[in-house]
Formats: sequence, structure tokens, C-alpha cells
Amino acid sequence: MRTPIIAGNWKMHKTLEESLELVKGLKDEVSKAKCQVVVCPTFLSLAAVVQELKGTNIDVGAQNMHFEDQGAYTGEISPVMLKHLGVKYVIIGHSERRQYFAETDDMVNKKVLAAYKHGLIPIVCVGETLNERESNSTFEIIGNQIKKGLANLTSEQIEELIVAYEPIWAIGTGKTATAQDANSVIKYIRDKVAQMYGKESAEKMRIQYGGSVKPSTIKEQMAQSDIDGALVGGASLKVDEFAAIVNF
Ligand SMILES: O=C(CO)COP(=O)(O)O
Repeated sequence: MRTPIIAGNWKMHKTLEESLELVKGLKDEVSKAKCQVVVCPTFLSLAAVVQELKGTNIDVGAQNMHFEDQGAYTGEISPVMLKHLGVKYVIIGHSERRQYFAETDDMVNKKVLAAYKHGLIPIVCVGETLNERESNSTFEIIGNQIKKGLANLTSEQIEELIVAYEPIWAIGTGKTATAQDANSVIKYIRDKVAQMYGKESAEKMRIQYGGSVKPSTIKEQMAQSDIDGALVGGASLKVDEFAAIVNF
């Protein structure tokens, strides 16, 4: 049995004060959640949010990081820095990073390896554009992202890793993939990983769905055979909505 994991990706939202207000509100509301709960604030709020959530059932993740330990990379944050803060997860290869900051599968792979080097658990995002979906290349695109992004890992690392399947056309648009469609792509991801690392490890790996997840969509999504959680954007910015999702 895979324990469900639901994470909030706050993207570039919330000042430090607003971040603290959100997690203070969330603490009690999600204390009885049956899934693992993660929030991913901006870098500037990470330290304070980690402190505020000590002793609660909410873990903290970062939204990105560099793959080097340190160096002349102006404006970047390293895995060492995240680990020292008490951050547990890191989102890698979000489609917005790929689209606006030119992240490639090769960089994604370097970041995944760097995350493990420093004891962080990666949440690796994959997903197809609307064009790719309409030209029937979803499986090919996702297959390549998985093959390249998850190269050179051990089966133990795969068992800990989290993949987030986020169809790009469903992000922030209010359109969700049907739960059945999402489940079939997620099953494909699991098969692909099974080819690379064996069925046993692939069965342990958790795969989230992301893209306009709301309180009204989560139940059906979580009822699917292979969907093990959600990566939530917009709806993770409000206490009542994120709490309703997590307590699905
Ligand atoms: O990109 C997402 C989470 O990483 C999804 O965002 P929305 O839930 O706002 O569509």
C-alpha cells in the first residue's frame, strides 16, 4: 500500500507574513489527515515556515534548487542550503521551470541526483502540452521525460521518489484531465519506471496528479488505482480549500 501524499505548490505567491498566516491556519485543519501533507512556499518563506511547522504533520518542500552544492551561480539556491534549513522535499522540473527558465531533462536529472546526494526527496514533474496531447504524442513525451529525468538512480531511490504528472494544459486553466485519463498516463509512467528499475520498486513509487485540483475533484482522483496524491497550485493558497483537499 502506498501512502497518499498531497503537496501544495505555492509558486510565486505569498509574502513572509502571508505564508505564516496560511500555515498557522492549516496546522489544526489538517492535523487528522490520512495522507502525508507537504507545503512548498517560496525560498524567502522556507525558514520561517519550517520553524512554524515543527512538531506538526506538515512537511516542507522547496519549489526548485540548483544541482551544485555551491558556487558562482547568482540568484540560485543549493541543496545543501535547503537541507540545512530542515526542508524535506524539492519540486524538480515543474513545467513552468521548463517553459520559462529553459530547464531540460538533463538538468532535471542532475537535480534529482543532487537532491539524493543531500538527503532531499525529489517531486519530479512531467507533463505534455495541449499540442502534444492533440497530436497523440502524450505517451512518447512523458516516456522521454521519465527515461531522461530519472536516469542513473538506484531502485531504493526510485521507491522514495515522487513523480507528479501535470498535463500542462490543465495547470491554472480550470481544466482537469478526467480522473481516468490521468490514471492511464500515470499507469504508463509506472510501467516505464518498472522497465528501468523493476516492477517491485515501481509499485512502491508514488505518483501524484496535478492540474486544477480542487476540493470537488480530489475524491474521484484519489479513487483511481494509480493516483497516489496531488500537487496542488491555486487551491493550496487558501486554508479552507487546501484543508478540504487534504481531508478528501
Ligand atoms: O502546477 C500546478 C502544481 O504544481 C497546478 O497548478 P493549479 O492547481 O493552479 O492548476
